[in-house]
Amino acid sequence: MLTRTPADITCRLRGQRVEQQDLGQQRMQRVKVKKQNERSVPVQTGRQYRLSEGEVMSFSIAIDGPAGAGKSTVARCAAQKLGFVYVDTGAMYRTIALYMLEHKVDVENQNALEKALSQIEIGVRYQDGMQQMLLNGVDVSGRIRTQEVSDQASVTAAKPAVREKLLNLQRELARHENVIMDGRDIGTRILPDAPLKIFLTASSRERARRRYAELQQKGEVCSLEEIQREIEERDDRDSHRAEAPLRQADDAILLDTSDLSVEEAVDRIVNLAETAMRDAKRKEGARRGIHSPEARIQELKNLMLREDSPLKGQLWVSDDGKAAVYLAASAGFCFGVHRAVDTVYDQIKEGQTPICTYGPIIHNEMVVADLKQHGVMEIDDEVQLSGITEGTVVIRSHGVPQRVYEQIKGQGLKLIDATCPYVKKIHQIVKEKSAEGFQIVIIGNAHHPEVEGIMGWCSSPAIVIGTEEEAQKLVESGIQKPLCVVSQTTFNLKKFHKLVEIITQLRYHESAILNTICNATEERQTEADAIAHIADAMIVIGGRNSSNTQKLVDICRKECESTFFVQTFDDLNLRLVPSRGIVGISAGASTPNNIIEEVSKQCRKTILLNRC
Ligand SMILES: Nc1ncnc2c1ncn2[C@@H]1O[C@H](COP(=O)(O)OP(=O)(O)OP(=O)(O)O)[C@@H](O)[C@H]1O
Ligand SMILES: Nc1ccn([C@H]2C[C@H](O)[C@@H](COP(=O)(O)O)O2)c(=O)n1
Ligand code: SF4
Repeated sequence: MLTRTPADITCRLRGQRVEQQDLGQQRMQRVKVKKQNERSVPVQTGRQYRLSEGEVMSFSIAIDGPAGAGKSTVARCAAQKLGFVYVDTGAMYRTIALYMLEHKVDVENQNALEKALSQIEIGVRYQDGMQQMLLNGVDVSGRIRTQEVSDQASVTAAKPAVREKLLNLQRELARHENVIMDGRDIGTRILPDAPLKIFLTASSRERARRRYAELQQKGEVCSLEEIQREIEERDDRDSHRAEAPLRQADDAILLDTSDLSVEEAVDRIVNLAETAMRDAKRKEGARRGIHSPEARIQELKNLMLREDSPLKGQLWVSDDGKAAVYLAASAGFCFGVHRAVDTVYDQIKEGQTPICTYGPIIHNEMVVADLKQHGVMEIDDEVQLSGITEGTVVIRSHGVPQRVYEQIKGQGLKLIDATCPYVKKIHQIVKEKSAEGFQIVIIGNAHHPEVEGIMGWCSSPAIVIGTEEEAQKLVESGIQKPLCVVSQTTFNLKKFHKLVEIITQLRYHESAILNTICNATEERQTEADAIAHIADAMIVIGGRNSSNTQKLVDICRKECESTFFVQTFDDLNLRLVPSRGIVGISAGASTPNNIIEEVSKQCRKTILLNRC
């Protein structure tokens, strides 16, 4: 749980001394670090991560990566969303570099460097969430953003004395605040124990394009090639210096923003942070013994009140407060499935006959059986399709290979395309990228119809990987072509990140990594993950063949051992469901509402009302 205060904070560092002011409340809280190793007195700024009422702990997120990857932009927005303090450590190195430039200090001369450092007081001030840099009391936030300072900063930052000077200030900030700190060595050196580390990157071309656009906006004349060359030189200096080189920490998550919008990158980070905070909180809760059902139900209520919580469902609590049922808001038909099912029923209403669907319209036996009763036939493959001579063929939300469209049209049949737009977008991507010479890699299940459909839009054979071993094999194959990686829309988000991390050992700068997991899936998985985290039992409802439901089950099982996978209420043995604590309910994208409602109603009746 986060708390937000409007407090602005100022930290100054001179020699070994750090001060912290809470300007928002017009009072000073000082932390004096007289000697390097002396511990500071913690300050309460109200920004710590709240465990439960009265219990707080700070939480740090380390973001490292090369210049122009989007670290500061994305970290600032994510910090705002999470209510964290954003710490831009690059600005601190830039401030020192500015001093060296303005005072013409030869930084290669150790004596001159140390003398200059002793004359520098670095101040960090936060106003309205923006970090401002003070150099000997003067605000230099604007002056540190020139190309000259950028170049000097990467030289100055390589000096051990400079890094040593900033180390304390950076660690002090993280000790007292929930921070998102970005730089080059945050995950590897400054905050090696940060519970969430992200290595944010993008191709050097894309980073150069971003800088170019920035400079053009400022009216500065520049060449894209020149900027790219400078960026690559800085990358080289930052990653090859002896002192704290830029490197992805072993436990950092790689996030390539080349093909992401700022909003998408921010959302990913916020989601990762939510999950990591829950993990930290659970571990801490277990350590402190928050075990009673009442405490956990109260905890769930608190979580649901949070504006940015993924837990947007309904909660019913028994009169004695010891049992609760939570129904996920994201349970049931997604937009794509709704659209596909409605499309078929519309065709029935219009009196179209005969109607066929290419494959079952959704992976749910009850829905398919109902459509069959209305005379809708199912075609399983291209051979069966070739036997159809008249009527309408509805392409289901999973999509089909391009050649199936041609076959339907070639046979003179009416084609109704209910492919989900999210899937259609992947078809376009792989079509374009494979034509450009990229090797398409699909993260997903090779035998799932959606993946088979995507493969059928590539102009050269795609590689499908679904496990860490398969990702590793791909890396070992030493494939030379640039990769374009997409995912099945319903793939497990965490697993996707894991596989991307492995694949990108190959040549991440030349790859296009596109997380094409759809929003509906991401929301459903995030909510299921969050509720399973706190629940005593989880019930996941969905068709036996539904891969997105199966993934939900996997996600829930990781968090909650007592996870039950049921098709309908008849499959559920309520005697196995605990009568105290929290029971969570989620359902796959192809589960009709009436089935979810039945399970939810029966659970409430048995668990909440029949309690003795
Ligand atoms: N995901 C993104 N998509 C598009 N543009 C982005 C994205 N992220 C950042 N940008 C743009 O790229 C530019 C550089 O981003 P930013 O300054 O945040 O990078 P940085 O990693 O902090 O770089 P540096 O380390 O040099 O300070 C900004 O103009 C920003 O708006
Ligand atoms: N933790 C850090 C932060 C930055 N640097 C270096 C790398 C850059 O060359 C320079 C300026 O950083 P930017 O504002 O571009 O992020 O400072 C570093 O070495 N360690
Ligand atoms: S799960 Fe996502 S991609 Fe699949 S049909 Fe639903 S909205 Fe479309």
